[in-house]
Amino acid sequence: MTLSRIVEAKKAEIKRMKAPRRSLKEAISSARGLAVIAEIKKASPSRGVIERTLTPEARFQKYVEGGAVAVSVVTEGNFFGGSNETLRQLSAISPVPLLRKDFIIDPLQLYESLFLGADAVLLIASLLEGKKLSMMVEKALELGLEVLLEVHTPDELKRAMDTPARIIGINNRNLKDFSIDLRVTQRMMDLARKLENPLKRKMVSESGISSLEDALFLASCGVDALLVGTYLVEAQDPQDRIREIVERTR
Ligand SMILES: O=P(O)(O)OC[C@@H](O)[C@@H](O)c1c[nH]c2ccccc12
Repeated sequence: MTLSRIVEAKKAEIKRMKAPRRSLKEAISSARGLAVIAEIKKASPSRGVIERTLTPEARFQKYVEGGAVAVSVVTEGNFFGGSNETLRQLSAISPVPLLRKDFIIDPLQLYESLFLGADAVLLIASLLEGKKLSMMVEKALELGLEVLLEVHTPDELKRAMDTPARIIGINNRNLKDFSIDLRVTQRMMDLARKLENPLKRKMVSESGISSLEDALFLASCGVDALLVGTYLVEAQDPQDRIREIVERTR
């Protein structure tokens, strides 16, 4: 046994950790209609337990079947009932990019995300003050992780535009009181186009999407993608809801 054979075997092992697939940015760009990023979570602080029917694997299959371009896996355990293990398992088989959804505040969690097989991570601007925001975005990109950078206020959007993040998420939910307002997306898209013209980043509207009408409204605001959780998790046949959104926004 030579050292080079051991190294070759190790390389193959690392490669097998993750099924081959494209990047989140590519997946959003090549969507037929509005790109749908479908979320897997068992519970949420505002709603309590929401998953009542499917295992994460079964739900995942239905999301892909329905045409979700990517899947968001919430790994936070105490408030959302998520687990790192679910992400690791899905990463081994997923044909679509996986976003790790957690509360990432330390570089150590970026390494952890990589090791769990995430393709992209959610970073929340309001949790990363001052220079820490750019530092974390740069660190993630350096490691080969894509970043969905979440904002909720004009000030956060300005800060986000000063980082190299290529995908920006506009959260319609105010994380302080959990209230939802889809017009946040409308206002922030107007501002985004003023700050960067033409807009070079992919824009995602997140949270509170609970009907086809909501999706159509957000499409009219000019976003590239929707991140949808509860509306899909509540459905036993989420593939139909995804298909409907994709078909009606083509
Ligand atoms: O279930 P909803 O309302 O469709 O939301 C999904 C997703 O946007 C939401 O889980 C989310 C977006 N950003 C967050 C930050 C923390 C916790 C949760 C979130």
